[in-house]
Amino acid sequence: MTPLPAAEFEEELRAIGEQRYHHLHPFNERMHAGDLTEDEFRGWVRNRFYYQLNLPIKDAFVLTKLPGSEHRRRWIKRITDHDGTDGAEGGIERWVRLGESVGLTRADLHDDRAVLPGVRFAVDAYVAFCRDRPWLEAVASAMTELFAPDLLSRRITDVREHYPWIAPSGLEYFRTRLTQQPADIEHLLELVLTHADTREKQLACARALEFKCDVLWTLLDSVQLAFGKDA
Ligand SMILES: O=C(O)c1cc(C(=O)O)c2c(n1)C(=O)C(=O)c1cc(C(=O)O)[nH]c1-2
Repeated sequence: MTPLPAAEFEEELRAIGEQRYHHLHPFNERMHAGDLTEDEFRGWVRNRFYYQLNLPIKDAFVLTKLPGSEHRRRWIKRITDHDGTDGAEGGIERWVRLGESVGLTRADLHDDRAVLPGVRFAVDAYVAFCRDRPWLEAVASAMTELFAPDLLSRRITDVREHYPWIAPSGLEYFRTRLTQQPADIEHLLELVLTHADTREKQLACARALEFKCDVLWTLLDSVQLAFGKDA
């Protein structure tokens, strides 16, 4: 089938984010409204850590499948952004600092038994998707990042305003992501818009993005269920 022109395909992908990205999740809306208890905030930070730990792992699976060294050279940054390098701290370490700023120790964060079952299922499904599916779909599933910068900017402002008990230094993870994300987004768009050269491939990319929105949504569902005020 003839593919949509790139601009229309991009619109189709962006529409998925507008309808299904986790910025719309009730738990997230409550975070921005200043409505989360300390326990709920900690529960989110604790469980999101499992997602953070798995990002470089899924990116390593994708790396093995990318077409050529030029793309691998650009993609490998995603791994070091999270794992760090000899000289520079990575996102996982910055997330530990976020954890510490909400009262969690490094040991709490790394305690595997504390990961909620729904969070584990969702994150493991994301890693398996990136390991098992064609690289184009695995790359498309990361395109939730297109919608992250707006959310992260709002998160920094609203968390500072509504949760004064969290030290501002804890939010460094999100500030750093705002500087890292533009290059990632550019690469994701370039790969997906160029290589989805049939309508079938475009639809597979759209489904991959929907799947990933469901991963993020399920994470918040699980946290809400376990730590929500009414839990
Ligand atoms: O805090 C967020 O709302 C949020 C969302 C997402 C996302 O949309 O998947 C990512 C991140 N943060 C993030 O920090 C990050 O490094 C990241 C990598 C990826 C990915 O799928 O490769 N998503 C995200």
